[in-house]
Amino acid sequence: MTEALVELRRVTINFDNRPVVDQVDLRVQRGDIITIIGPNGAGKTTLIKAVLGIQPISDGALTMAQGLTIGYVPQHLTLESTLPLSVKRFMLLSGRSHQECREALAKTGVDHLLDASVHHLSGGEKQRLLLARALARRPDLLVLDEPAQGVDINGQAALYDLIRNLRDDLNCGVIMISHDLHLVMAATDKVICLNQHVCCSGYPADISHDPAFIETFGRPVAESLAVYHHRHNHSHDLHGDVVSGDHDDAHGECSHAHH
Ligand SMILES: Nc1ncnc2c1ncn2[C@@H]1O[C@H](COP(=O)(O)OP(=O)(O)OP(=O)(O)O)[C@@H](O)[C@H]1O
Repeated sequence: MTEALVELRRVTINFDNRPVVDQVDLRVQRGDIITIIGPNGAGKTTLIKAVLGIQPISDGALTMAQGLTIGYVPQHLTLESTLPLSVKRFMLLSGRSHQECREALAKTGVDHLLDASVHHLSGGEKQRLLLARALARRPDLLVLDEPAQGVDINGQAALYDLIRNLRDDLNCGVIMISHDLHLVMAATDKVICLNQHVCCSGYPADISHDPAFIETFGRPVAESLAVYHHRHNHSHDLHGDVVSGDHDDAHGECSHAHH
C-alpha cells in the first residue's frame, strides 16, 4: 500500500473529560482530496489541528511521514490594518525566495497583485494569496480550513478547481474542512462526515444516501445533494437500502427521483 502522509488510528481528543473527537480513523495519501464536513462543534477544526501537530491527542495514534512538509491555509487572513503590507512583502515573510514566492502566486493566479496592499484584496484574492503562501513551502500535504469562506459561488467553484489542479501539479495530499455541501459533493474525491466520531465516509455519490449522513444533515439536504450524482439506476429507502431497479436512460443518467 502507498505510504500515508498522515494517518490517525482511533484518535480521541478530550476537552474537560468530554470527547470532542472520538476514535477517529483517517488516512491521507498523495493524490487524495479529503473533505471533512459536519455540523458546528463537530470537532472538525480540532481534528485538523491534530493533523497539523498543534493539538495533543488524548488517545489513539497519529503518524506522519518522515520529513513531511505541510502547507496550511487558515480560514481568514487577520492582519493589523494599520500596518502597511504589500502582497510581495507578505509572501517574503514566509522565508521563501523571491522566485519561489512569484511562482506560487502565479500558480494561484494572483501574481499580478504583487505590489498591491493585502488590505485591499477581495475575499477571493485573499484566499488565493493564503493558498500561494502555503504552496511556497512546496508541501506534501495541504491543509485547508474552509478555503472558500467569503468567496462568491463562481469564485468557490474556481477555487476548488484550482485546489484540484494544485494537487495534480504538486502530487500532494489535500485535507480540508468545508461547510458548502453542494460544492463538496460536486467537487471532492472523498468525504468524511464528522460528528465527534466518523458518521460515514466515502465518495460523495455514496454518502448522500447513507442513513448516518441523512440523520446528521436531514433528508432535504441529502435529497438536494443527490442531484449532483444522477448516475444511479435505483432508489434507496430511509436505511440506505436499494428499493427499486429503474433503468438508466440513454445517457446513463437516472430516470427517477430520490425519496
Ligand atoms: N481548547 C478548547 N478547550 C475546550 N473546548 C474546546 C477547545 N477547542 C474546541 N473546543 C470545543 O470542542 C468542540 C469542537 O470544536 P471545533 O472547533 O473542533 O468544532 P468544528 O466542527 O470545527 O465547529 P465549526 O463548524 O463551528 O467551526 C466545541 O464544542 C468547542 O467548544
